[in-house]
Amino acid sequence: MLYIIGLGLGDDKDITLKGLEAVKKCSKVYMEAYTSLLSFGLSPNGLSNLENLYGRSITLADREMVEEKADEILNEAKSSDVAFLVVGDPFGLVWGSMAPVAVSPLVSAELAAFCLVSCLAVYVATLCVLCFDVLSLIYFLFSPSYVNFQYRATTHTDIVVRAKKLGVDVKVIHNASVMNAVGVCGLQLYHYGETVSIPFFTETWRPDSFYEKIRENRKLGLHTLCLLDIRVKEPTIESLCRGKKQYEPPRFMTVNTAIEQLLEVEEARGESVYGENTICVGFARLGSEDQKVVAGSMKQLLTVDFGPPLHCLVIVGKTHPVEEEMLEFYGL
Ligand SMILES: C[S@@+](CC[C@H](N)C(=O)[O-])C[C@H]1O[C@@H](n2cnc3c(N)ncnc32)[C@H](O)[C@@H]1O
Repeated sequence: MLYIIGLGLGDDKDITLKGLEAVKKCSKVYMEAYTSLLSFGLSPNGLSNLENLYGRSITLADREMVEEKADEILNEAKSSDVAFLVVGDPFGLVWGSMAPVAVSPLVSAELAAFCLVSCLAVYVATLCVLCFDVLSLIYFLFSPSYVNFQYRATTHTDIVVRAKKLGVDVKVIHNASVMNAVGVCGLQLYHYGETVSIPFFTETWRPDSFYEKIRENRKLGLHTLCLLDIRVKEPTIESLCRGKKQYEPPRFMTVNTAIEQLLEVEEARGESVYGENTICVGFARLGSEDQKVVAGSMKQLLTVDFGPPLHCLVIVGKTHPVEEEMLEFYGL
């Protein structure tokens, strides 16, 4: 049996009794590491609290492990009880949003241009390097490890589908999710439109597809939950191109950066979907003792220090008087 167990949002004690009972009877316990490292303040070696509380040793399963070794985990679950721990609720939402993935370079104009420019520079430098570079280019074009940044949503549904195809029984044990914990600010959960994810902008990669979704939500007067990028154990582009993985230091997006990026996109698109005076609610560490919730205009929230991770943001749509009354409690 594969148990997919939600851990809740705050800390190791938010597991449900049902979840704890299931963990204790499992012979192998994996923990989804993308978000858990930051939300539970863990280091890769700092799992001992959790292991003591749950009475089991835990293997951190990062994105690579889950994607490359999912079948191994599922095969174990065929013959024994295996737990897969997930921060929040297993179906609360997708794992990390932006991921470098192995795809054909032929679909990536940006990276193809990068290769061509770098090749040209090297051609000029020396004939020897030219030979090497041609070989590299051929390798990049045809190797599956060639990298493109894609907006990807890997849901826990994938694991359930794969498990079912392999004939593995699956039991899901739910818990609190960021998707419902934002309700604390008083905005009604059934007044939300499509949730968006905001990726970290880079010099050359500034995706803004969230803009259309926010526009549609706002047309309907709906609130928009913005989930903010987390980068844990992300390989650097350079190391991926060289085929030897080196990882970026972990980082998470703050409410402030999210608002800066949102305003940059509004400035570029100019459709007045939102602006500096649009009312939003910023959240940090929901479910923890020191959670922080602040309501105010985008301009006001830019000045607030929300502290350590994780953060998310709600762009407020049309409000009911009761929602307004609650928001006042969180005003600046
Ligand atoms: C991909 S979602 C993970 C959802 C999780 N499975 C759940 O059900 O809550 C991760 C994003 O949710 C937001 N988030 C998760 N936990 C949070 C928390 N405790 N406080 C504020 N935001 C949080 C952050 O923006 C983070 O990047």
